[in-house]
Amino acid sequence: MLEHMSGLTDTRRARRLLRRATAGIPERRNPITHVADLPARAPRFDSWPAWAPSTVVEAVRTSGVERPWRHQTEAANLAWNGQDVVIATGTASGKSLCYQLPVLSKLVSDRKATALYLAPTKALGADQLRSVSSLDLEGVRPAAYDGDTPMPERDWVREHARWVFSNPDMLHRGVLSAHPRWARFFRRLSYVVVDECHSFRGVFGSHVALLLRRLRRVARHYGADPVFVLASATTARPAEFAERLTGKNCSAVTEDTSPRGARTVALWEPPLLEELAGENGAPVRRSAGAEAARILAEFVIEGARTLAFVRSRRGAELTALQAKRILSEVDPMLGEQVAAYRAGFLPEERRALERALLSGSLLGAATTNALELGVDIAGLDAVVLAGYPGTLASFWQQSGRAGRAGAEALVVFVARDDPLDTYLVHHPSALLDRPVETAVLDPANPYVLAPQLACAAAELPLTASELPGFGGEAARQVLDSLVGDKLLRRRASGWYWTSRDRPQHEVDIRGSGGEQIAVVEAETSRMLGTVDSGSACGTVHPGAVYLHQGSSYVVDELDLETGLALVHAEDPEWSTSAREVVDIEVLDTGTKHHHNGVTTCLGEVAVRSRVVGYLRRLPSGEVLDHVALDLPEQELRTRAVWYTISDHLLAGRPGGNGMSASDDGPQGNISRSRATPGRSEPDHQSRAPGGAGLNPARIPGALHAAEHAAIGLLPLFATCDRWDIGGVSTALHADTGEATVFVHDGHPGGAGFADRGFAALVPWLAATREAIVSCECPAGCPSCVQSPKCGNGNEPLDKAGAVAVLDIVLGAMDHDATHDHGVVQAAEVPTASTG
Ligand SMILES: Nc1ncnc2c1ncn2[C@@H]1O[C@H](COP(=O)(O)OP(=O)(O)OP(=O)(O)O)[C@@H](O)[C@H]1O
Repeated sequence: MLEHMSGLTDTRRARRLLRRATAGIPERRNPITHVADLPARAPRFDSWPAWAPSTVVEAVRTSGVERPWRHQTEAANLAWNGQDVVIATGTASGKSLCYQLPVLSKLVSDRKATALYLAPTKALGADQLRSVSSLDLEGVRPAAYDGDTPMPERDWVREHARWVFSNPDMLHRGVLSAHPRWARFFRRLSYVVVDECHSFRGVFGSHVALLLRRLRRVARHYGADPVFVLASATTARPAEFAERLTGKNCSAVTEDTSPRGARTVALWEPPLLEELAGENGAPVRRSAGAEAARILAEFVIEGARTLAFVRSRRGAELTALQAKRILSEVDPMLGEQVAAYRAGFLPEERRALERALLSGSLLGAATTNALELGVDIAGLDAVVLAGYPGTLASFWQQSGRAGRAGAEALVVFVARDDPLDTYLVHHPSALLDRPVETAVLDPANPYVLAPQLACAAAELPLTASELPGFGGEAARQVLDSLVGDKLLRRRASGWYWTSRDRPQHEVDIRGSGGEQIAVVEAETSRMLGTVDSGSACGTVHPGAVYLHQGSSYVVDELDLETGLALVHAEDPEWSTSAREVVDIEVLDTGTKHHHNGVTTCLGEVAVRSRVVGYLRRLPSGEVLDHVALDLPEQELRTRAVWYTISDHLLAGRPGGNGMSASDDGPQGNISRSRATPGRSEPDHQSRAPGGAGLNPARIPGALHAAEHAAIGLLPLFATCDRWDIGGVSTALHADTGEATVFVHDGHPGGAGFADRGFAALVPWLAATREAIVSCECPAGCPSCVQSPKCGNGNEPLDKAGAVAVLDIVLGAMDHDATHDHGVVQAAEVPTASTG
């Protein structure tokens, strides 16, 4: 099969694949919105550093690396010379060698030195351990210390291992909490490696940042000051991020000198289906998973080795299954050439699959995004991404699996039914020309700081001189409240933990800080997993379909009192999505900007929500029914960004923006624009602030639609997932006294997303408007203003009204910028009433 393609020139190969995928589709329904060619890059080599012992160099050479690339020696030299360093280069650019070289050299030349490796997932840690163990260097004694390490082995690791492969969870619960037992290890701790550090973001990232500060102070206690080596996908400002994560000044190595094959990237928007109706009769697009299955099958027929990334485990399995079905109809043997590749596979199974894909004995696989970190596959002929993976870092990480040196490869990005995906396929430069985003984390979040400081004090009493490392004044305030709660005691020498119990066991660094609900299979009493109590009503309510490692369960009972959700194994053909009613209260308006009838704010809010039912939806998007539920109210205190609009602006006559929403129906003046490369950002700059011309009946739908689309687009500016944030809109809010649209963080205390949105308000809202205008549907669909998690069943929604609202806000802000109105801080204006 592979020979099919080998005789062709490189460019023809990718183009031919693309033609194959679109064969038979009439031109007016052509799903391809953009094609870009990314050039190849030749490698630049260096010689082995003189400081590296010959045994280490020989072992690495025997493993297949003849000479290092330049960025590898640059990073290794910095680390060897004691400089903390972050390597932020592309997929498969040999980041492992950057840290292996200095760490192994140290362990070989100083027989007492130790090192720690941390990865976000156990699977990745296991892969790296295997790679180091296979070098078989005498005396290095690498070993895993994670949740899977058997008890008897744990003693051995503590006493003898010199390079410990672990993860933040284990460092938190199993190592720092019992540091005296690790005294030998800490005393000579020379290096800490933090792999795939860009994935430490949001609340989890904030926890890890404080955990690394705890690690450093415990190491200091034993007289060690380890050098940090961080590996990251390409991100913007990696040094700044690494410093926020570690609290240390890090040098960044960003120039990638590894070779790369040329790549063609095609953006693909599935067509609207005429025969199906979704929520409230909205049109439905063919699902990205189904489209990916078809593309995968076509590529396999062409003999191209292809990996399809799909958002969910179930989706990955469905995509593989669908591709198999299509292929079996062509030739039963071809069906065997495709497999699903998912979390839960044993490492050996994954290795076998990876080898089969690389050798071409297997041609296609569908996998979840979750596996993107542990995949050791590069040089494929094609990659299909079904849905935007959430960050540009992930987008490039996944597309980077395609392309060997000297051979062109194809990447196809298939948009899901979602405003962000819609925006991206119509604005290729937002995907292809933008610098990769910096991960967002906020170590000053009091909801993270409080449990972390309690853990730190339990490990070693905290002294005043250590506070700057934990955020200074913010830390002092949190410590005062911990003292007030009698969890800590203040003495002249510092803050002391008062209890005999270890706080580490109560602190979940992956959750949002609250209680956890255990998901248990009733028949076997097997615990499948946990969910945050804050999100339990939305994810494990009675009747919810719950997915665990590729298997499907249905929830029978949710008991919030005892923290239990009971489930049974069942694989229905529908998925479920909760419906809730939400109310929001302004607690504190931190920052407030006035712009001529529009006010933009950032501050603290209380979000009260109650799940009232759920929708059952088929994979096609078709809605089966709505089932009512009666569950208690939940409260979330968090950060939000919001804007308010005065009545006269909403109802007044439109300004000269050419996008007015007429009163004669929601269709208004929406037109769809097919983006062309290099198309500039929307020209809201030219708009004068006029009125939206909305009659009062349309205002709730207009605000609601603008809110949904804004939530969909925030991930482009705040490195979050749409599910990490929420929103509320209302034509008259009790606290602001005006029509208001809120977008809030989904975690207690916030994770920095609302703050990011506020900082990027104009480009964010401009992109939101563009996403709505780009969608060809007449009156709103999931690609623009419908939301998969809307508490109100996506009612009311007014697509044209949303554009009018956004024009008003952007126009006012822009007008304000050119007319220099001042910024009013909260202290100068009365804060909103909380009554
Ligand atoms: N100097 C080199 N010359 C040739 N091959 C190399 C060199 N350095 C590393 N490699 C190979 O490149 C592949 C990718 O290396 P590695 O897994 O370290 O990359 P990475 O940057 O960590 O990738 P990812 O983006 O997946 O995290 C491995 O198979 C490795 O053996």
